Amino acid sequence: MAENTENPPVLSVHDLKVEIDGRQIINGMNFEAQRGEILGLIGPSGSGKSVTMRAIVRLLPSTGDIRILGRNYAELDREERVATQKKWGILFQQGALFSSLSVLENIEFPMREHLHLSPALRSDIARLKLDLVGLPAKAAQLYPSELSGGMIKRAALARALALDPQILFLDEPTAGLDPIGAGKFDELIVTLRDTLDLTVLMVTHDLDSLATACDRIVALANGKLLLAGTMAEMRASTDPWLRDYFHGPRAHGLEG
Ligand SMILES: Nc1ncnc2c1ncn2[C@@H]1O[C@H](COP(=O)(O)OP(=O)(O)OP(=O)(O)O)[C@@H](O)[C@H]1O
Repeated sequence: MAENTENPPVLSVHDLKVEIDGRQIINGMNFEAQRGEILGLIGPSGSGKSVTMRAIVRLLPSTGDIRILGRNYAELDREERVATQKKWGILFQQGALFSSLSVLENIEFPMREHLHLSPALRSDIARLKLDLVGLPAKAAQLYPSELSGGMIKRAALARALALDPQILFLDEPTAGLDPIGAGKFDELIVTLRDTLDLTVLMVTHDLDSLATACDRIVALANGKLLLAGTMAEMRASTDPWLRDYFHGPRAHGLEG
């Protein structure tokens, strides 16, 4: 792989392979994300989009070359790995908030783990994150069970931003939201990217998100890269799955 050491991609994945219970889920996946890009990761259901994301953030064992900000994670020592982990924030499917913690405590959680801050400062920063994602101050004391689906996503996003990451990993961020809520969430992601200089990898099935929020799209099929490119390039592809996906009945809003 050609390397641009002065301005490396924020994320590069080369020949990623993931095997689970003897089954090869990912079998040589390649893609890159440049700084400031919002990258959509698509593929058939069960094709391994979430597995790819989980492998990148080392929640699943894998082989291949994964570089974060130009550094190969496998070659980092323990201290450097912890430092790298602080550079990414993750929003899991369904938010994955801790149900026994308030929203504020959820946002404070990564700070407790990684930073030595006074409780007052930690709380102040968590409240700033709450504001950043458009949640009202009074949401701080609520518990996940008291939140709407859209509020859960925003609270989980605030937690993902707790350590001021450079890369955001979002797993189906708009799933389960109504179209208006989903559209607002996409707008929020774009605004955060613009204001916080984030690079975003977003697993999604949402064609509107792909059209409005994503700069480029990476399509995964059969454990490998099918195509990486812009929406226009995806729509021009003659691959049968991509053709169905981008020109099927649900894609009518994208025509023209
Ligand atoms: N922890 C696990 N144990 C066993 N199999 C797993 C595990 N995680 C994922 N898989 C399998 O890996 C494959 C890919 O799963 P993954 O969740 O990455 O798909 P996906 O592309 O994100 O699908 P969807 O769009 O439906 O969310 C599936 O067959 C799934 O059953």
